[in-house]
Amino acid sequence: MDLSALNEQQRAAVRHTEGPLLLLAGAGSGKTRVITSRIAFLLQDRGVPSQAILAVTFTNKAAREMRERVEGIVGRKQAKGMVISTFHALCVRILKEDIEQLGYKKNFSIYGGADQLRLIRDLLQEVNTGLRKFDADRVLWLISDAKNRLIPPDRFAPTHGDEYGPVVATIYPRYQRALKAFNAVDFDDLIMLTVRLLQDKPAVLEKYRQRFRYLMVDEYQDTNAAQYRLLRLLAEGHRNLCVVGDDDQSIYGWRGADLGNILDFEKDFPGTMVIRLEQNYRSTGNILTAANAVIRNNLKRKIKALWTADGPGDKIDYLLCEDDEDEARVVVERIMAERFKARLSYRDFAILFRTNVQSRAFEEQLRYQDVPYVLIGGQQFFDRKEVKDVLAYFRVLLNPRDEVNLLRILNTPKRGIGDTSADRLIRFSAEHDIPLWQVLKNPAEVEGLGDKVMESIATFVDLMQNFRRRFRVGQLSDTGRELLQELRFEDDLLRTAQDPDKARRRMANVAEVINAMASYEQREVQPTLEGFLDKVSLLDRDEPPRQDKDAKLQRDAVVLMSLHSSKGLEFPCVFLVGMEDELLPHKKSKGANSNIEEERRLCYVGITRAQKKLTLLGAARRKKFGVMQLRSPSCFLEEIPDEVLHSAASDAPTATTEEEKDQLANNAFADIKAMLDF
Ligand SMILES: Nc1ncnc2c1ncn2[C@@H]1O[C@H](COP(=O)(O)OP(=O)(O)OP(=O)(O)O)[C@@H](O)[C@H]1O
Ligand SMILES: [Mg+2]
Repeated sequence: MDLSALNEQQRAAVRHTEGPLLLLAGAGSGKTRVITSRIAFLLQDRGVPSQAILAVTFTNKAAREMRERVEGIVGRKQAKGMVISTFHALCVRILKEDIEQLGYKKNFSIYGGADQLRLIRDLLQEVNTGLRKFDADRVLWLISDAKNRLIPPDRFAPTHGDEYGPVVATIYPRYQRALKAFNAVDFDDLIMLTVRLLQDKPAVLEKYRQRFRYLMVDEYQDTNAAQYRLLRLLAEGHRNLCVVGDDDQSIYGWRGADLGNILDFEKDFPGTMVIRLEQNYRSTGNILTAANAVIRNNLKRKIKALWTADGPGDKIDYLLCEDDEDEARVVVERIMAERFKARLSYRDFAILFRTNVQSRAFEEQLRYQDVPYVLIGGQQFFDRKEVKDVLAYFRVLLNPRDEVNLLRILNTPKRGIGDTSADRLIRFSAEHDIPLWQVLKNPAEVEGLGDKVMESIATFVDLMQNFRRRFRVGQLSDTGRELLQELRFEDDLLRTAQDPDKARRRMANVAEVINAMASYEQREVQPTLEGFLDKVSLLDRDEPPRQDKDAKLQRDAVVLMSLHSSKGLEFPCVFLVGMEDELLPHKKSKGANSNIEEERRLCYVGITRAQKKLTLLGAARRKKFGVMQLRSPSCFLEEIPDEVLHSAASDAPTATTEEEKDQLANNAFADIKAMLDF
């Protein structure tokens, strides 16, 4: 095979086919390219049968791309039979063959979040009788965390973690038994059960060691304890394990990924050949200088410096925008201008953000300007449960006959109108052909409702009638905010979310609905609740049909995604937005369990996605719950040397106060009027 398209170190990595190999290299240095070339080399030059090759990577998209690249070199026929997949897909493959040895049947189901939660909730009912109520999400999260650490149900210590220790110690074994009774496994089981299978059944282990004789792992820095154990089991016989990663891009610490796995590889596999790649083929000099300068500030890392044979290229722009809407406007305007100027496609542009809520302003602006886009990962903003719940209130306030939404909010947030009561109400409404809302207004005739339930219904009806009035007279966003306060929406989110982070994200999403309302209010001459909901519905209707993440990338559209999902990808033009303190670095990274280094790695991942042009943006003010808050620039900006950075205020008119904004708008309106008069 012709290896001339590779540099010397890359070639060395490709040729070192026997024994452990650690390829530790920075972003864009061709790690993934080495893996694909190595597979082709094994097939073509070493005569290894394709069935003996196993490559594991982080996403389905990466796996597919890897396969295509190999096929491109050796042809489809020769590539057939090799296994290139994610950890989870690999485990499904193994379990489908051998799970019977663990007492499950081969046609097992795989449970995702909603099914898991339902099960946990049922099990919790027995425990949740006393004064203390336990939150199912949190219990599930702790079980998942235990599974990622390979702690089986019978070894979960009640003293583990916080006050939830004892309840998880009770629920976890029951949960696992129930899953087994349903012949089901959950996502974390896929890995944990495969490890158990390989550990407990030597014959099975031997079979896979014989079959997969060459193992390769991309994005190795993000493997967790269970995944690492799996790799070691598979590789320990022949030790033909090649792992490829970048400790500077380890960004899944919060999900149990263990940076120690990469830092200790040489210890775990004595005699490891270590190869470093330092030439970057992706980005221009200035982008690389910035990336190097930022990551240099992390203490816990293996020192490496990237260089490029490419010229310095454009400077990195940093734009300080007036607020989040200004930020979105500037980005979209730049995309439109740059696309023509540089003859690029929409898909050459990526907008990367730290938190998913940031996407809303960009989505709105892109739609407004008719620019096609795809939002990768995360649900579309208005599809998120908590957002739908809030909108459901607004919809029912507007139209009490909207029974789908009425049922959605009847017991959300929980107010003691359980499923049985809801069933009774629905049945009565159907039998007597009375709209559900009318039944709620007069529930006395419905049989079997307890006093407490009746009371809850009355309170709910009062609240709704009260707010219907208030929305007619009051300011939209203020009234919306008051409604959420009255409902104790925040308390409910805190109570029901899996972990504090999730709760915070949901709260931010809810706040974002109110923000959207506030900006609608500012734009509209006669803002009404109905007008707002219409706007939102129109957005919904234009939503691209749900497709899987990979199909989405193929269309010609601007790509919006979180920094986390951008790993391994590259784009000619990258906008890294929200370069603000408390956003990047995220505020949760401060304080007690500070993890500023993981935030810096995220920033590094973002910077190194850019090939030609990197633009950093931040806002001086950002709306939270419709109220403007002052923001300060990200500390990472200071780490980028001045010679590669070009800072400017955004070119949009800078109105500071709402009054000034009104003034500007009036001026513009006066101009148009003058034109028309003329
Ligand atoms: N020797 C080479 N000559 C020319 N181009 C190369 C070479 N090696 C890699 N490239 C190109 O550089 C870019 C980055 O390569 P690749 O995606 O393999 O890097 P990586 O190290 O996996 O990056 P990341 O850390 O972001 O996953 C790709 O476009 C790849 O085709
Ligand atoms: Mg890669």
